[in-house]
Amino acid sequence: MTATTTVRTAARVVDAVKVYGSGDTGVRALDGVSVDFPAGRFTAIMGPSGSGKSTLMHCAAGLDSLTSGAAYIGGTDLGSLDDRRLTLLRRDRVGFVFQAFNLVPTLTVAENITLPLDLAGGGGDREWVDALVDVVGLRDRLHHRPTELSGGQQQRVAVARAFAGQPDVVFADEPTGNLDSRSGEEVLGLLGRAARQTSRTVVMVTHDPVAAAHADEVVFLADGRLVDRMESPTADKVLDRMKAFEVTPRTEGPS
Ligand SMILES: Nc1ncnc2c1ncn2[C@@H]1O[C@H](COP(=O)(O)OP(=O)(O)OP(=O)(O)O)[C@@H](O)[C@H]1O
Repeated sequence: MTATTTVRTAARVVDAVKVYGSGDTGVRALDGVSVDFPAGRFTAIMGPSGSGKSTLMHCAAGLDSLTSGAAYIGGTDLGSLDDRRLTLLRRDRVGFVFQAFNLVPTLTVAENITLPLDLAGGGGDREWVDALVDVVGLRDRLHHRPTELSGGQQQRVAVARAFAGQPDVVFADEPTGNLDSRSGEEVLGLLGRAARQTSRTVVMVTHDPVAAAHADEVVFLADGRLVDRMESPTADKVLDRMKAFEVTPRTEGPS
């Protein structure tokens, strides 16, 4: 008997074009990108500044709309949803981790983690949340406020919050941008562990090769296009690939 494995796709964009503005001043931030983010994997999006990383993440997550092409979470075409259904999809099926943590200062750690579940009006799966508290190592901080925590601890709360609703996919935008390298390493290790231990999908935007090396795969953007993918990345291999972008000859500017 032949074993066949079907790789499920948690999120994908097809022929994605995003133009900001119009006419002469229009910026083509995404220029026909097709990429899939396989379920249960940790994928990093890398590329030079202005290459379209954040735009890709925002469009794939339903935070922004495409000019043309399509974005899917699971089998759902985001372009087919009205604003209300899109908001519900983001709440119920997508988790977010941002550079700025975005915790609610008046709530405890425990309340911050369960906030998405409480906003959704249901209790969610309390056993899942309880297990997450151990994954992120915050059991002894549950009744503290965010201001009583270090930056790394605050980001760990944000990671737990992002996974609390058992989302199809967690999007992280420069999650270590505000952290020192040690706390950053902890949060990246945690994102990887949370993805693998819970079989969830993580998509992370980063400009840092060391951060990208924590992912299972790196996709590279340049000038709004997908230019490469790398399995089992190391920081050195990612850095080498990024250096190739820097030596790309430019057609404008002083010679
Ligand atoms: N709201 C906007 N209005 C106009 N142009 C925008 C807007 N957002 C992004 N852009 C432009 O789109 C292009 C891609 O931007 P994007 O932020 O996606 O790149 P990035 O790779 O995430 O960059 P960085 O690493 O610097 O954050 C850039 O040229 C940027 O100036």
